[in-house]
Amino acid sequence: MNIGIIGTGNIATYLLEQVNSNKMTNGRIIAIFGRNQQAGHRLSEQFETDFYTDLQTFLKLPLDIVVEAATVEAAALHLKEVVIHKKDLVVSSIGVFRDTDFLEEVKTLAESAGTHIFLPSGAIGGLDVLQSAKAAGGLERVQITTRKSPASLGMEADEEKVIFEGTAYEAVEQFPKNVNVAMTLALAGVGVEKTKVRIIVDPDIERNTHSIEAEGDFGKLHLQVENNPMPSNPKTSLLAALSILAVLQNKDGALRIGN
Ligand SMILES: NC(=O)C1=CN([C@@H]2O[C@H](COP(=O)(O)OP(=O)(O)OC[C@H]3O[C@@H](n4cnc5c(N)ncnc54)[C@H](O)[C@@H]3O)[C@@H](O)[C@H]2O)C=CC1
Ligand SMILES: O=C([O-])CC(=O)C(=O)O
Repeated sequence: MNIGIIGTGNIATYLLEQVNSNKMTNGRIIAIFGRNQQAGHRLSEQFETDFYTDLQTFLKLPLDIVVEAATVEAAALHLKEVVIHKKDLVVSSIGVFRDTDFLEEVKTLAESAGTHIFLPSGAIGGLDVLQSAKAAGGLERVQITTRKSPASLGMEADEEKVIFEGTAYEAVEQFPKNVNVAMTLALAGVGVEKTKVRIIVDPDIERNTHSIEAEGDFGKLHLQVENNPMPSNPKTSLLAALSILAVLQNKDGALRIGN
């Protein structure tokens, strides 16, 4: 499997380490695309991969799958092109899909190209429960509380404080680098307007903690993940990068686990 990555940051570097150096999948990252020339050339040399700053040239390569690991803005600019070039796609900046018309457009393009779009579970879990719970329409309520350190939220704070309460749509709009998970939850569950989000800054916490509650005909879900942040970008949890690696490992397997 030939893998391409959009982005040259924290998740991209982690995947290069795990895939190209540690051989944790049966594929190889043959190319990366980005804007940061310095980072791109450094990664290219360190992990024996090619670096491109031109998207069209990157997408002409024989890539089987492209992993977006950049930003919501970059995802909005580039995702459609990836699918038009008939590549499977893994999206990290899932907040881009708060624009549900954009999601429908990318999905329709993938259907006509015969390709697949993977939305990894990222820094949370429980998406299997939500999708099962709504299979016959009986999922009623979904809520996520995200608790992060000031460093992870990129702000100063001396004491614990609720800094946001609202819908997943508003959360992703205001904190595009911090609550992609809210968008993933919304897509798996009851949508961007009905999914409730609370964000708490907590100077006494080191782990990025996401607590999910859901209720419906199935019963109730309570799930809490306490994620170690990644050293090179404390906004991002290690679990988010691991979930992309797991997508790459499981993509072509005959056995599927969980709905
Ligand atoms: N789905 C989830 O659960 C999670 C998603 N994320 C998201 O994953 C994405 C990547 O995360 P990290 O690697 O930690 O971020 P990072 O900030 O370390 O790296 C982002 C990279 O994107 C590059 N970039 C920015 N604009 C670009 C453009 N127009 N074209 C190409 N490259 C561009 C930057 O140069 C940088 O190399 C972020 O959007 C982050 O919010 C992070 C954690 C959890
Ligand atoms: O990594 C995390 O804990 C969550 C995160 O940043 C996001 O969802 O954007």
